[in-house]
Amino acid sequence: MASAREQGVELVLGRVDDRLSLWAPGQKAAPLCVDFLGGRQGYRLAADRVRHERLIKALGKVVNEPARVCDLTAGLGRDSALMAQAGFQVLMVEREPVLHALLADGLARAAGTPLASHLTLLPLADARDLTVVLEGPFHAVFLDPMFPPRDKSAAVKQDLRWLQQLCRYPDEDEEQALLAMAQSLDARKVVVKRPRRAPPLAAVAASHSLEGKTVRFDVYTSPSVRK
Ligand SMILES: C[S@@+](CC[C@H](N)C(=O)[O-])C[C@H]1O[C@@H](n2cnc3c(N)ncnc32)[C@H](O)[C@@H]1O
Repeated sequence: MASAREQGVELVLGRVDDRLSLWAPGQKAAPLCVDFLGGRQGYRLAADRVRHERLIKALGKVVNEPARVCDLTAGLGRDSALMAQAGFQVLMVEREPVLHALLADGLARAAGTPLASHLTLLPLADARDLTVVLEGPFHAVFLDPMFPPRDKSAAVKQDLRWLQQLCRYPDEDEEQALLAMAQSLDARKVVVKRPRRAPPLAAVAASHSLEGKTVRFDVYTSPSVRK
């Protein structure tokens, strides 16, 4: 039988060391899986480090509402894990079936840990269809939609390259719909992760931003968002 590569299959989903993983046949890059318990992201999750993460600072303090966050673009669950480790109950939404399967597998392997008890993955769905399902109140809604790299020649990290193969970039209408949906939920704020120099999501200016070396967190507190 011809290999996946010979058949023109660019990425393969399968089990490696009992982890659901994604890899490119014939390439040296290590298979990609969701590992909530360690892996490359492990050190960022250390309890004393996580509060220094810009994302956690952008979420700010919880006042009276429950410490719940809704991550509408869960991807590989890395930002969700940071928020969970910071003490938030995180509801994850993902629409891409391969990424959803990787997340579900990562969560199953982490079952019984304090981190996993803070993470809930909703069934595969497009966030824009979930207004009725996502009942607040939430402290925040988090968005990290795909954004095309500015410099096409720049060395993009392997994980991101595979993500780019699986997920499409949102057009302006989709960006608008996603932001509007996020702002319609019962939450104190909407936090949007963007590359540092990218325009704001759907060209809507944020209330304020927290800038890092490569990424920026735009925070929206609008009249439609609960004060
Ligand atoms: C840049 S990745 C997010 C990475 C994520 N923050 C992490 O830490 O791994 C964007 C993800 O959002 C998902 N996505 C984009 N629009 C969506 C929508 N309307 N509903 C659900 N998922 C969506 C994409 O499928 C993709 O997995």
